[in-house]
Amino acid sequence: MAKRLPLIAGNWKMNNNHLEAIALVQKLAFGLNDKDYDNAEVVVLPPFTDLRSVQTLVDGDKLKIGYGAQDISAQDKGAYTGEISGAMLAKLDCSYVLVGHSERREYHNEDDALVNAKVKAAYRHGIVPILCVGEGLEVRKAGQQVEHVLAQLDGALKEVTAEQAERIVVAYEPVWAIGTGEVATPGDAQEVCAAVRARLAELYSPEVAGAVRVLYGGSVKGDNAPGIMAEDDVDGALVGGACLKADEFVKVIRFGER
Ligand SMILES: O=C[C@H](O)COP(=O)(O)O
Repeated sequence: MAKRLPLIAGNWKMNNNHLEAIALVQKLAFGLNDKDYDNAEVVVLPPFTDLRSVQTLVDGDKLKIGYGAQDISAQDKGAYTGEISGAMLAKLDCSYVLVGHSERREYHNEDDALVNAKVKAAYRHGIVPILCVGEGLEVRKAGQQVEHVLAQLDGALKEVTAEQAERIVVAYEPVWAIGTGEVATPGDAQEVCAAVRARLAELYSPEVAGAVRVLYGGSVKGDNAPGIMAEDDVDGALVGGACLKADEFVKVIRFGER
């Protein structure tokens, strides 16, 4: 089975205006070399208002950095004030879109049915969803993390075909580890990422499960990335705070060298 190319995705969340976006991507590109791009796919996920600037920079300077959005509407067009459609993101050449991030689930009441509709919207427009799943602290304390994450996965993948599913990226982000400095142990990450892969094998096939990249996210930094990424079923990272500084993000991207 072909080895999965690690994916290191930086979720900027609600940080950086379009001018700051250009400066950050330029600095990131300056810090990376061909070997880095051979070892990992590098993606940034800026706010919507930055996407056109990032597209222009990536195209103009022929950068090998990919980009995508942090959310997508479940609808394709119409009277949905404030929403951004998959068609609009596709027109900006977005390769990826985050779906079901825990901050969307918490602050915007996104449930599994809406997450499922957004996953399908992404596929309708040729954009790869980065599906976020993860348990809160209470669920973790009760030892129910695997059941919780698999239920989110099942809900998000309703009516998603095998052909679509083999392109998905799943990001396991324990909510208690996001932005807290409280990183999961490599063993914690491996337990859930392996369970996600096993469920994909049950829902689809071993081939689909073997193709899907499963990321870990939650307080990933340059110094803890190597240990987490050494786990068999962890194929990269979804990075928040540490991606806002180009130097630190480069360290995460170089996880294999430490
Ligand atoms: O999308 C990224 C995650 O929410 C992780 O954020 P963090 O690295 O700041 O903990």
